[in-house]
Amino acid sequence: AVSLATSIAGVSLSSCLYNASGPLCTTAEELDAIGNSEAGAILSKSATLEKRAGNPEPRYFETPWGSINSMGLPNEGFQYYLDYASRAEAFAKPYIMSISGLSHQDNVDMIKALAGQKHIAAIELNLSCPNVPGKPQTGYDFEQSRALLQRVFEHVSLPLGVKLPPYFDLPHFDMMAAVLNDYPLAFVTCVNSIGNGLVIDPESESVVIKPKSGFGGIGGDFIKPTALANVRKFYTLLNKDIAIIGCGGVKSGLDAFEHILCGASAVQIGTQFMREGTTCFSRIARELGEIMQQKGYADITSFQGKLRSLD
Ligand SMILES: O=C1NC(=O)NC(C(=O)O)N1
Repeated sequence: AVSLATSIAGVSLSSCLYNASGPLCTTAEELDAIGNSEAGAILSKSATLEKRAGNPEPRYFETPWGSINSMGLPNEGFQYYLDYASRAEAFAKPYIMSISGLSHQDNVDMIKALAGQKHIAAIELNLSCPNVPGKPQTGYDFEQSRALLQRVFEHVSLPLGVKLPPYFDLPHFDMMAAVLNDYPLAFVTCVNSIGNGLVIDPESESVVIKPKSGFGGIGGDFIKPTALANVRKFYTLLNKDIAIIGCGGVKSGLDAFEHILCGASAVQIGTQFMREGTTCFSRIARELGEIMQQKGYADITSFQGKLRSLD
């Protein structure tokens, strides 16, 4: 038998597959459904300090190859996801809270409030929401990222990782890695959506989502090569005690296998989860297990990060 178990900063996941923050994880009912599924953890929608309605609809659109979204961080507010933590205990799997404060102070205030919360396994600090009009992505500003992490690590007591945007220019990987390596991060999640893509409907000659003149974050098949590159590059650049969580273009066991081969310790599923629902976790876990069986890998560490180069 093969094992998909993994652990991130001492947080044990029965399966290395779980949901990406965003799709179908905003309400307690949605979080319960993830708890009742084969997902190895429950990750909440990014919380802001106060409840937010988010951007006007339509703000999500599926295409044959993936998705475009400009949700604008709609969420029930920080306290709701903190209160949910005790309910998550029933599922015997880690509950991870995503936070995306609208200011550094909001992030610090939320992190202070999380101090000592025993039902919360870890925090995923979102540095990469591309859809709050007027708000640049912190992850693309290396000085702001350093300034925020400096303040965060003065107060955080739980394992904390960051959700990164995709990078494309190699020096940017080095610059962000130089920031991240200065802090005792538990993990980095690579990647958030590719920001500000545009999907149009040639029949109606219109954009397909309302906010931001139709611009939104791109997810799904198209972003897998970018996601794999980010996983691989940060796997090679970051301190070995910072785990890499892969996210982007995962809709099969083979996609998950590729992320782990690039160095991921665990893999998140977003667009495909939105499409398929919670069966995606058991299906992808089964497919990954079959691939590992065929290749003779007993567990994740047998092939994690072992991508071959051609030289
Ligand atoms: O971090 C985020 N990434 C996205 O692609 N969309 C959401 C959002 O807009 O709320 N946030």
